[in-house]
Amino acid sequence: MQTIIVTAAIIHREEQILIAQRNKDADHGSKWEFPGGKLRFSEDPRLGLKREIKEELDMDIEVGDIFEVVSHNYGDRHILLLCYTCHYLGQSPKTKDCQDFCWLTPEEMLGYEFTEADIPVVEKLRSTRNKVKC
Ligand SMILES: Nc1nc2c([nH]c(=O)n2[C@H]2C[C@H](O)[C@@H](COP(=O)(O)OP(=O)(O)OP(=O)(O)O)O2)c(=O)[nH]1
Repeated sequence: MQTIIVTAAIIHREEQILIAQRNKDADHGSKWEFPGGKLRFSEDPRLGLKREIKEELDMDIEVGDIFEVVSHNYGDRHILLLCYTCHYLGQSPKTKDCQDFCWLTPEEMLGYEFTEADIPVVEKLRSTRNKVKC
């Protein structure tokens, strides 16, 4: 089975975090996720994440420390999801390569259907929300 390295951004704007809805025709179509994407061969993860956020939301971000690493087996593929705490620089996101986006508190994320690999990340955000520095 193939292992894919994926980077994802936990972009903080005060109490809220930006999430994106995957395109309908993508794998895990219409599910919610932390924006990001596959790392290219030999690419630096932080630079890869900045590239993906520009492609997906037409936005620049500052990538900070690693927040969580998730190893998840989807059956046909294994993903290693590198989630970084990111800093919002004030630009409005656009739906360039996603269906929709929204800013939510970790509590509000419970009402959204995330990709399976993201569930422990949402849990960690909920349990650490008062400790995370933005
Ligand atoms: N970006 C992102 N992908 C995630 C998350 N959780 C999760 O399981 N994934 C999975 C879904 C996909 O199988 C894979 C990422 O692929 P992608 O399709 O978003 O990546 P990409 O933009 O580089 O894709 P491509 O169209 O260029 O091939 O990781 C997440 O929080 N963010």
